Amino acid sequence: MLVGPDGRGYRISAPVERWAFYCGDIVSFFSLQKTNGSMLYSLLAVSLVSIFVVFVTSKLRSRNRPPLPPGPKGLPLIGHLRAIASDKHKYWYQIGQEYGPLASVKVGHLTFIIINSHDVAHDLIVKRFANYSGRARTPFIEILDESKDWTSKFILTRQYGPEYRLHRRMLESGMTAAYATRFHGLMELETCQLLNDLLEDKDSRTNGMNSVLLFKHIERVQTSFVIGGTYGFRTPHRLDPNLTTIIKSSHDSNDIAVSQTLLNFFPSLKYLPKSLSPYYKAAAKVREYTSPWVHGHLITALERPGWNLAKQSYAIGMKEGSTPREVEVNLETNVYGGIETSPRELMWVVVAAITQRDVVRKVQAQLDEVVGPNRLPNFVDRPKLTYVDAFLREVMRWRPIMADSIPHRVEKDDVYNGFLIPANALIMPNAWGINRDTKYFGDDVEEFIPERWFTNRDVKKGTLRNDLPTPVFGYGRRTCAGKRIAEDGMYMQMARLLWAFDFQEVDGEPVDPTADLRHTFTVPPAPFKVKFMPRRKTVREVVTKEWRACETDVPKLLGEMDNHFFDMKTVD
Ligand code: HEM
Repeated sequence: MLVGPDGRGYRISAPVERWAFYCGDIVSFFSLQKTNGSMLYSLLAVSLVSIFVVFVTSKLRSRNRPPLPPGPKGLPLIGHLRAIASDKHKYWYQIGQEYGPLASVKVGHLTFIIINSHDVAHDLIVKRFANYSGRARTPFIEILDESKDWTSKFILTRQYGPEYRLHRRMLESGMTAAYATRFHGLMELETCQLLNDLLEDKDSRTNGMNSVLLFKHIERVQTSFVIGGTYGFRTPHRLDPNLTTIIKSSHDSNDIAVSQTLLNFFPSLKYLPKSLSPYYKAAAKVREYTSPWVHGHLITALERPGWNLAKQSYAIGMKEGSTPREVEVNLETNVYGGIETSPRELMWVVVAAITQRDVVRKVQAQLDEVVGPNRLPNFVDRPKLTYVDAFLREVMRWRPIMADSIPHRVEKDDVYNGFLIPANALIMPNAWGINRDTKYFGDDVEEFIPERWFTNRDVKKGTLRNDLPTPVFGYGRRTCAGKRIAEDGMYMQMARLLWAFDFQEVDGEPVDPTADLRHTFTVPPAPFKVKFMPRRKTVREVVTKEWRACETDVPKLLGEMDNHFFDMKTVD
């Protein structure tokens, strides 16, 4: 029994709810088959009856229920397709301005609950986590990881429950604050190489570097330290086959999974005969080059000396009833999580470094004061480089790479502030909108002001604020498992890039900080060009000296294995 805005109790029939949820699917499934003659007529009849049933049940249902949160109406059955366009994060923000911080839209048979306020996201996803931590069903990932309906093994798409919690802990235990520091040596090594590689590209000082090439440099850095910490080896060259295969697997799995809109909306398409199914063919193609490394890197990681995340995950998994295959897939998703996100956010850091000149001067002044000209910044300097961290946080607020976050699925009907949040609705804590929540960030939300991350906006006397929302990493139990690794890695890359270079526009090719381009879950900047100008004559000398002195032995950088994690328990 739920309580509606009028204070009355409402009963909701779960079987009717579920039936209506799948009816749209049945309709589309039949309408997509290649048919002829009388078969076609029977299917048309089934479709029409189903449409009618959906219509009547939804009318009956809505009579006895509290209302959905307000929102724009769409076409009958199809719903409001504008709400899933590539710039949806901006459109959802507009919806928030018009309908309030909790809004809803229908697309096909799915209900999207759009949240543009930190308080609402916190009330629902954090406080009521047990009901708000499911995931949308992703049939393509089920095909890819060879799992049954609703039982994907990818951590990102696993349904919430004891198995999810175990697999989450297998990763998280090695990426918490205590363990994330094990990645620091690798981060320092890879960013030192980054500076060296950029300095060797003389053309980037005269004609500028295309952001596509810059992205490949940064992606190498990120991939190398994520797989370094995970499996215990590094990938120093952009064309290293280990690196290119992992990056290709990551891009392809994401691209294909996200582009299967039809399959995701109508999961019954999963049951097309395998020989005819484009989905099975696409999945088999990706698996062909993905499975060998996913399996092989785990095996070699277990044999390597010292600590690595794979060993730790495997030890916990084997002790608590997981299987080697599940451990492999769990690690694979984590690697993808690390590759697909931070490098793209760093491209926004570069756009900010080009377009926010006055702010960059303040970052560089602090770097010069704390670090000076004769060495590179490192992790030990971080407590004093507060403006560097504030700059990074402001980039993630201003241009969040996960602009609309990853949807959470509601398990059971719920009511919030008098509005129905129906079972199976997809909850969207819209990072773009929450980052513009004036209650937390003030009225100047469109401006780039790192000072807002200090108490009283005072860089000298204030301290860095940890009480402001960071929705780019999501909410609740499913918040980004690699947040700490992401923040540390981006800090190191950003601090060193800004210590070494002035980022300049190429003549006649201005960089537009509002130009973006959706890429699956992420919204990186549109392509641009940038010149890297060393800030001093001695930059080259310092980088070469530090680069030569770098420790490159990965097990040494990661440290010894310890047994502390065996004592940790899954938290409910
Ligand atoms: C700028 C960098 C990053 C951003 C913005 C980001 C953002 C996100 C978001 C929004 C989610 C979904 C949260 C939710 O559902 O509430 C997520 C999940 C996840 N992220 Fe990240 N991420 C980043 C970097 C990383 C890194 C470096 C790793 C690992 C090395 C990682 C691993 C994961 C994993 C494993 C999940 C799945 C969590 C789950 O469903 O339980 N992420 N991330």
